[in-house]
Amino acid sequence: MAGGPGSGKGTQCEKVVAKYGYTHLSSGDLLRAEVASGSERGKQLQAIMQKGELVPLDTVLDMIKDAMIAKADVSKGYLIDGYPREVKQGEEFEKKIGAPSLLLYIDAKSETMVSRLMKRGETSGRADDNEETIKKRLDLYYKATEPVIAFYEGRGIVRKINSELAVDDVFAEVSKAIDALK
Ligand SMILES: Nc1ccn([C@@H]2O[C@H](COP(=O)(O)OP(=O)(O)OP(=O)(O)O)[C@@H](O)[C@H]2O)c(=O)n1
Ligand SMILES: Nc1nc2c(ncn2[C@@H]2O[C@H](COP(=O)(O)OP(=O)(O)O)[C@@H](O)[C@H]2O)c(=O)[nH]1
Ligand SMILES: [Mg+2]
Repeated sequence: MAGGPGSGKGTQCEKVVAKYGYTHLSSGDLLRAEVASGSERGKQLQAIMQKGELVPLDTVLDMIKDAMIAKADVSKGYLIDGYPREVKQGEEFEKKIGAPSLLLYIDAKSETMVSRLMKRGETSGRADDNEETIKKRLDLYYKATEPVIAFYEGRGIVRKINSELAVDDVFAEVSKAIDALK
């Protein structure tokens, strides 16, 4: 699942997991767990994330791979949230893990994303939910991550979902896209 910061990926992923039972892997959550562990690596990650920059490709890919392997024998399929963030990440993922069968592109206007993130920041406690970092995350999203969508469009696996709607209406569209896989 791809989409800008605050577009609603986390919200939709939770609903997909509840309905379809896929294994949810959020690269952002994996990174935040490493930060929370207080490890040396976590401290370096924290500094990068606070600036709204991207963590080195191999670090994120290794974390995703380990998390996938840990669930391999019980998983009905994987739902990967917030990855790849740049075309190179997508290419490396395919080399080391495999090709995805669907890219759900959760699309919201930048003003919508900013206002959702500012609101989330009131309670999330996330170091990157502040005005300055949100702006950087959005810029980087348009520069590095949107090209990822074009890359997968070339493969015909992108389903674009309008996430300006209410959560349940967005989810109805997400469900249709997943059901069409079967
Ligand atoms: N593949 C990834 C995923 C995340 N990050 C880092 O982790 C931060 C938070 O990622 P994530 O939780 O996915 O955040 P967003 O998509 O920006 O927002 P959200 O939680 O709102 O999805 C990013 O800004 C970035 O610094 C990264 O470098 N590489
Ligand atoms: N109105 C509205 N708000 C939403 C929707 N999806 C998410 N939100 C809110 O927007 C914020 C960001 O959502 P989140 O799922 O964390 O987005 P992510 O950054 O893409 O993972 C949260 O505070 C959600 O409650 C939606 O479809 N409609
Ligand atoms: Mg999220």
